[in-house]
Amino acid sequence: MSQTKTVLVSVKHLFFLDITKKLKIIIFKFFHNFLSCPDLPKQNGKVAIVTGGARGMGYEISRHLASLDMHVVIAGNEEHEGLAAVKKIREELNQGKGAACSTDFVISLFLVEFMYLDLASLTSVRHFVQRYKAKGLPLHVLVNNAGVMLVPERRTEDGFELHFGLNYLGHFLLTNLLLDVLKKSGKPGKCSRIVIMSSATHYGGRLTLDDLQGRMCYSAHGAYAQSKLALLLFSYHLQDQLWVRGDPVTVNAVDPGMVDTALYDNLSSPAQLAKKPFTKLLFRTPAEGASTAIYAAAASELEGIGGLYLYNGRKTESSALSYDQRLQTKLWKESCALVGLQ
Ligand SMILES: NC(=O)c1ccc[n+]([C@@H]2O[C@H](COP(=O)([O-])OP(=O)(O)OC[C@H]3O[C@@H](n4cnc5c(N)ncnc54)[C@H](O)[C@@H]3O)[C@@H](O)[C@H]2O)c1
Repeated sequence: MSQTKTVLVSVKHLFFLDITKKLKIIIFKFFHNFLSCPDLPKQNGKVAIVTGGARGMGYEISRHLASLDMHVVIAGNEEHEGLAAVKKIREELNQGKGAACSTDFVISLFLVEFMYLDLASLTSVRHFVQRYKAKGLPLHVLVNNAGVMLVPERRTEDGFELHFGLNYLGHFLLTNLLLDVLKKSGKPGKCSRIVIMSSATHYGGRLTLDDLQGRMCYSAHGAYAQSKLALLLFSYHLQDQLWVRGDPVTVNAVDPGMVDTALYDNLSSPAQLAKKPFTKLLFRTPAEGASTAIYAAAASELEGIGGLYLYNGRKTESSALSYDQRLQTKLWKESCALVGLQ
């Protein structure tokens, strides 16, 4: 009797495993159909900054761009992690090239570097830009990737709500201060590119202009969604301004999908437990999640194309609110005032 039971249990187990496998294939085939980048052209002589490039998707973006021979600056607030990421990427690149040729070795040593940047501090953003400009490097790609999610109510050094201050305002100032270098580095037919990491959570986002800092009613989820909506409003408005002036810079926003990274560390313990069994099935790996941002940064077919919201490597509609030009202008003006830009 017990033997029959055991056999039945293992058959059931096998059957279940099989279904899980099949399900995974179906889900990945139909919904996750942009899990790896197509072949991208080499980017010799180009320079990229990737914020939060030390781990998660930022690391994968940095690694991939460096493998295309781009000089990559990982900009982040965790120096130890940043330097470790630089070392890992350099080792991988040198191994890939076999370090057979001594000049290859020397070039790849300089392909990736770390620079300190705390996006939760406007002073740090200004210092970063000063140090970057002092290097005299051009800038062809800026990937605004860094972010935090679901952090309990907290303020940045300058007193802004953390999600709004770090995810959005820090990147708003960084981008504006780097615009002159981006414009100078691009030319018609070879535009510089700004890639902005948004999220599907923006669809539920509201922008309360009277209470951007969430002082009246705070919700960590609402604050994250607001910051990702603000990034979209910013990216569309910036692209319009650049086009009006004929500047050779494009701006595209990206939704990477659900990706298994440290971003979820602030989930409550029950939510972490509930997420665990579905992670492998429903979440992308950081490399898979990074693929649309890498595509936006380097694909030839996106040359000169901006103002898009990309998901799974394709143009998608973002929320109706994100296209509201009056709201975009109001947010832009308010943001300039908040960060002290003319
Ligand atoms: N993981 C997902 O499911 C998902 C979904 C949609 C959008 N995103 C967005 O993708 C981006 C990358 O997130 P991830 O999932 O790789 O998470 P992650 O936590 O692995 O990476 C976040 C990065 O931001 C950096 N960062 C945090 N605070 C910073 C600060 N003050 N100054 C500078 N850098 C700072 C971290 O050091 C880290 O490198 C984020 O903007 C996130 O909102 C993620």
